[in-house]
Amino acid sequence: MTSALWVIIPAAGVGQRMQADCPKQYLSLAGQTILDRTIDIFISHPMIAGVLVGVGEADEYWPDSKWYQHKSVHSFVGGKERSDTVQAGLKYLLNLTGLKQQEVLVHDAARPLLTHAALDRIIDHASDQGALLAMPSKDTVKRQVSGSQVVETTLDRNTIWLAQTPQKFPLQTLLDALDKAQSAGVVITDECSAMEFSGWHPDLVVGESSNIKITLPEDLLIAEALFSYLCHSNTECKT
Ligand SMILES: Nc1ccn([C@@H]2O[C@H](COP(=O)(O)OP(=O)(O)OP(=O)(O)O)[C@@H](O)[C@H]2O)c(=O)n1
Ligand SMILES: C[C@](O)(CO)[C@H](O)COP(=O)(O)O
Repeated sequence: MTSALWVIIPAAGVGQRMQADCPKQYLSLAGQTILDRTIDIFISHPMIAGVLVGVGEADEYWPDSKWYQHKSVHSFVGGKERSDTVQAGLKYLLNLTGLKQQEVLVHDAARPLLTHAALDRIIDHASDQGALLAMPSKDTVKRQVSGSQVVETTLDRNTIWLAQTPQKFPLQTLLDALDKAQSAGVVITDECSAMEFSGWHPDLVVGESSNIKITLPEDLLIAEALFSYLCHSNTECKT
């Protein structure tokens, strides 16, 4: 039987590409902040032991969150890059529980439309190598010639997956992998890439096309539409 898991939510980014007046995780999505909606997904799931939120050092918005003083929600100060925030969260959790190889979930604050059905899939998926939600590519994917915007080749899309979160790994293994990748100067955009650098082959678990990462201004409009679609098409709706 799977035991309850902690989730780390990196929310220390500034959301530069969103070009908003505040960090994008504090923008409103159907009447609540993106971050509050994301935390809600986990707090309302029976297999979640607690939530660790990585916030920016000078974050003035977090104290206004409805989850700020919730007993199962802890916050810690994030770092310069997303991977620094995740590392800080892993160290905080290790300090809190002392359990080196407990499995831990990492989920972007900027993905507030994850459903419990998809969360169940990653929680229930057993693998020694870790696992992540991801979507098989629907599009034909081109690789450019390095340094110039011309096509080098077409990749076989049957082998291409687009990474999402949550991603799930044993705590100390992920911490070691992040340390190793950082020491080598490798750019780490998700936990899986750090694990890959250490030679692991995590499992791909089918995610959801609605589990988008809100990155650009138009993504907020798309997220509003998806939220309304999810509300009308199933019971997983928190208005
Ligand atoms: N130093 C950082 C950078 C990012 N994040 C978080 O990582 C997630 C995914 O990152 P992204 O969507 O790229 O957010 P930003 O880094 O804020 O966006 P941008 O690159 O446009 O500035 C977000 O929840 C973001 O808050 C973080 O915790 N710490
Ligand atoms: C972790 C992630 O959301 C998987 O798609 C993504 O890699 C985050 O990347 P970003 O560079 O922080 O946008």
